[in-house]
Amino acid sequence: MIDIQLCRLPHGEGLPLPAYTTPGAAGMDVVAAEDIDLAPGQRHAVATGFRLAIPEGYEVQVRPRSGLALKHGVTVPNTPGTIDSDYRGELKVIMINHGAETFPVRRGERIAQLVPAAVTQARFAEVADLDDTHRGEGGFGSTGR
Ligand SMILES: O=c1ccn([C@H]2C[C@H](O)[C@@H](COP(=O)(O)OP(=O)(O)OP(=O)(O)O)O2)c(=O)[nH]1
Ligand SMILES: [Mg+2]
Repeated sequence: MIDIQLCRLPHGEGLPLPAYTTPGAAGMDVVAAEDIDLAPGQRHAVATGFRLAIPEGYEVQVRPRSGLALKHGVTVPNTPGTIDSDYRGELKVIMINHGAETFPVRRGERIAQLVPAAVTQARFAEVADLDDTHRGEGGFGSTGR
């Protein structure tokens, strides 16, 4: 369990903070801070009404809710969305409607889930060649269907 500072924006007043719905949940459900009717094919960066200061060494991933995806074709096209530890703007949830019907996003309704995760930063060490392996350059289905 880590602590993440959260700062509400004026349009986020009165909304529940992201929260685990069950004790073993991996994701904290996050609610919309605005109303938007998503037409078929439309996408929108939905306001959440808060900003975060994520501790260095962590990120927050934004993931879709499977119920919205299955029942309405509404999902997060950039999943998992990346919230950087140095980002101080409003957290937004990019949503897209792949369904056939207009989907009403309503303020206060759960639209996605947030998963905090540890991040390992790396640096690339450029070399002239790489070691041989069993797989070699095979990929993209090289082992069969
Ligand atoms: O679903 C998302 C994804 C990103 N962001 C914010 C936080 C993140 O730290 C920042 C940048 O995201 P990303 O690196 O994925 O986008 P980019 O297209 O590379 O933009 P930038 O050039 O600002 O890094 O935008 C969100 O609010 N929601
Ligand atoms: Mg970026």
